[in-house]
Amino acid sequence: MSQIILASASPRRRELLEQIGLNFEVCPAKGEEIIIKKEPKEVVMELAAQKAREVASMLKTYGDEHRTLMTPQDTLVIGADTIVAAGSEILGKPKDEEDAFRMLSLLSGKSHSVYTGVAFVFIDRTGRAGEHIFYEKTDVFVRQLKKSEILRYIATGEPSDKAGAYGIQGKFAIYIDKIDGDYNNVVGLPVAAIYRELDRLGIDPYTW
Ligand SMILES: Cc1cn([C@H]2C[C@H](O)[C@@H](COP(=O)(O)OP(=O)(O)OP(=O)(O)O)O2)c(=O)[nH]c1=O
Repeated sequence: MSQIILASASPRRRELLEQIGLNFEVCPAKGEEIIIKKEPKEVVMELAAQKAREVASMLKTYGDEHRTLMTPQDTLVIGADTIVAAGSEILGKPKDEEDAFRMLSLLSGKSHSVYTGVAFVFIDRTGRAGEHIFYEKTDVFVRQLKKSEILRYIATGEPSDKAGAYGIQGKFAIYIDKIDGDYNNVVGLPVAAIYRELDRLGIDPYTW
């Protein structure tokens, strides 16, 4: 017996894991995200690891009321974090509409990079843990946006819970000229890289 736990509250991440047909439980991490690193790839890998480790640490302390998260099983916890890197700026989720306007103005008429870090934390039935952390980068080319277009997009409410204040899968799609890299990575979970890395580790997530 083994189990996969997605350490995320993001509906997009859940949908992407469902899309590829994995059996998994969802248990979001609640802790504060503490950024200490500077490089985008270091930031997303660190934050993904914090989320996966937080959920993994709960496995040992959970009581009977959370039976689904009890071991003894081999457990794989998956954490992820997405940010947008535009020039020297790192953009997370906007604080408010003003912040969303600032971010979208910054992205207008140029390309930026979306980084998603992914952390696997493995715990075997004897309680031993192991980690594997990596990231994926996708370049996104945004058309020149008029002020009225940015304001109209903000009024849709889509920016609020998304890194860089936009969702490629939503109404912002009309402003994206092209991307270079994995689309799913921009949405929040690079499922091809996840499968590739598990394969490299000798793990088949469908039979594991
Ligand atoms: C750039 C971009 C980001 N996003 C989303 C993906 C992430 O959910 C979010 C970035 O925030 P994250 O902090 O990576 O994730 P989250 O808080 O939504 O979920 P959790 O920490 O529980 O896993 O932005 C899109 O949905 N579309 C996009 O085009």
